[in-house]
Amino acid sequence: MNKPALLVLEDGTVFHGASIGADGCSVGEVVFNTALTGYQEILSDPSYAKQIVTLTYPHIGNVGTNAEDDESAKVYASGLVVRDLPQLASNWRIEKTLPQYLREQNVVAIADIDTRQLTRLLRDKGAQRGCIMAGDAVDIEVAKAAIDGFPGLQGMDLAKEVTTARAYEWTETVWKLGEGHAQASNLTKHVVAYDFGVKRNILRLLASRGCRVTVVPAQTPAEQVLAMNPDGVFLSNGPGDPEPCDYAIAAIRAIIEKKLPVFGICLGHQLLALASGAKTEKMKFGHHGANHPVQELASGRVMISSQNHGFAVSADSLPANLKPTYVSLFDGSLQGIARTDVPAFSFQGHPEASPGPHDVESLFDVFLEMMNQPRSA
Ligand SMILES: NC(=O)CC[C@H](N)C(=O)O
Repeated sequence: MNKPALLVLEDGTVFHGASIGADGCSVGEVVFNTALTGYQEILSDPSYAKQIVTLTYPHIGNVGTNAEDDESAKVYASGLVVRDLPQLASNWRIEKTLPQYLREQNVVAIADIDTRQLTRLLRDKGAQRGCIMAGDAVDIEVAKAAIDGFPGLQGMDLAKEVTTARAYEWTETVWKLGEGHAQASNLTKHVVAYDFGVKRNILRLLASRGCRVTVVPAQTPAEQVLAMNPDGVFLSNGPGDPEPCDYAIAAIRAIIEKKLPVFGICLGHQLLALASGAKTEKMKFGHHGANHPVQELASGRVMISSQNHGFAVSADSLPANLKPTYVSLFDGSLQGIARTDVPAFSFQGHPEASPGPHDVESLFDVFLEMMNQPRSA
């Protein structure tokens, strides 16, 4: 018999369910994700720090978890909300069940609640601060007090909290690409990747294209990166609000000035925009899923993308040297930008798609092509 659990929202709504994770109390911004698969990758995506993730797909946990599918060293989400945990978990790669995995990492999770009702509420009112309490001592008033102590994500710099403590080299590739994918001409490219909360599959996709990848902490000054003499600089995804990350914005500005090729994903995209003089804003409930259509403006081509963001670059804030390259077909919001004066571009969604469709993966090849161009003075 599962222990009781509660999900309490800042608007006072209370959901009663069953605990399928650790005992305890955890607060965060409650968001919903519409991906049908990939719960383990979602839970271990550092961009979900301080967020409680509701999965709209009703059966979660059916294939368990395994050591290979983590997108980082641990679960970063503050909690998990699901409709139903199937009684049986079965897969040829299973190592742990989802509840085992959650308990070992001390993550609270609630099942048996109406996630359709919750999702409609979040869609209508916007992402809510909330609290999951699980175990025998659940108490609505304690949960409400915990929510009052959580200020929300706006203004919160989490990149410097989740980043690596020290620089390291990344060498693991993606098996599906194999050796044949690495072009001989690319083998010498050295990419310095800023870790603002990087997902492993991004690093794999760079390494699979023959890049030597050096991952550096979020607060590494530009001079240190430039001293490594890289062929290109990558700006990773990450949690929290991009605006307070002034150290990263300053470093990106200095790197762009040197006309080094720069590619940013998600938080990295927002930081490139801020470094270029654009503005970012908090979205009502954000984009979280693996089925979001985006349109490439140059070709009109529509691609299905993986998404996870709660902030966005304001389309009406772009300076003259920043052009929009992609838009969301769900709400028209900006999904990609490129500098017109220097080789720097970025994408709001997740071309590394882990989980998600691989339609936009070719952006990694665009970055490679940029690094293969002769550098202008
Ligand atoms: N996945 C990400 O990099 C998310 C970026 C940022 N934290 C946002 O929510 O918009």
